[in-house]
Amino acid sequence: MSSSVMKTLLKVVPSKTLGYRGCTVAESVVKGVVLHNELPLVTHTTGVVPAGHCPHCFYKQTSCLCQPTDYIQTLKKHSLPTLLQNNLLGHHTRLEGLTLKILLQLTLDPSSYIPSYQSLCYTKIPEEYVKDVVEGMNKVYVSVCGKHPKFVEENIMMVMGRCRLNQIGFDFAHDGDGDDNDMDVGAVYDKLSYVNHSCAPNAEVEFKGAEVVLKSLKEIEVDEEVTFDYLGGRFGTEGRKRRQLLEEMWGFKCKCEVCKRAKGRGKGGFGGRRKMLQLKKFK
Ligand SMILES: C[S@@+](CC[C@H](N)C(=O)[O-])C[C@H]1O[C@@H](n2cnc3c(N)ncnc32)[C@H](O)[C@@H]1O
Repeated sequence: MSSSVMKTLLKVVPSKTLGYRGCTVAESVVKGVVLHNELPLVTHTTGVVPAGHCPHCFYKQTSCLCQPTDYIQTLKKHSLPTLLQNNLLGHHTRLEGLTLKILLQLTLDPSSYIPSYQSLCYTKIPEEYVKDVVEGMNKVYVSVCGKHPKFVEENIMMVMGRCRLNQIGFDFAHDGDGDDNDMDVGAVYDKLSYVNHSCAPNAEVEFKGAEVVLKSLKEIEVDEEVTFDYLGGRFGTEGRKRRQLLEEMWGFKCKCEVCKRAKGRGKGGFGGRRKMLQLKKFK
């Protein structure tokens, strides 16, 4: 199936300092080594996939490697972005698209997808928000599958919560020229989802179509945790902005070395200043 891991040096292990689980390398590597590459479990763009391109990997259908599973065949028959746009009105973002597509995979090809999604970590989605989008998503589901969905709100919240925490966004240039016609794509990968974030990462992600490639940015020792920057290098020096975005988008307070140091400095600086003010007052 199109979700396979192609090459990996990654091992999923309990994380010593960051999240609950993380990844290390099986052997020490120098800078520039491909640690891992993988095709996505699911992808979505809110834009319209150009005619003749695969709705899963977005490559031209002539060069796409996706197997003709029931799920892929279903995607080929329907324009999901248009259906979502028409039924979710203001709510059609990548998150709803990815969520609906996972629900379709779980129905159409359950054996290949349930194990992969089951163990991904997730965040709670506000109930009011889910209520707002469930009706529209169910309408799209009925028009695609021709039957009423068995999913209840609780299932949808779990799937959406997994999607939200593990999705990663990138631009896809389907005509290869890297201009404004590039599609903004969101994707969830199986093993890549276990790699934690750092503001001073030792690896970086690149995309070849929808295939993700994780490469070392420096030497990495055996059993050292592998990290990449979830914000893709944006907001480079603006630590506070980065931490705010990580909290808003992935719901965590960053515990990487850079943020721990900044927090320490913040405390020291503030405490120090307060002490000085107090001293002045009592002089
Ligand atoms: C894509 S998952 C990474 C794998 C995850 N640690 C697990 O156990 O499944 C993202 C989640 O990992 C945790 N995480 C990743 N990087 C982190 C960091 N720098 N500081 C704290 N938590 C982090 C957060 O809970 C975040 O929502």
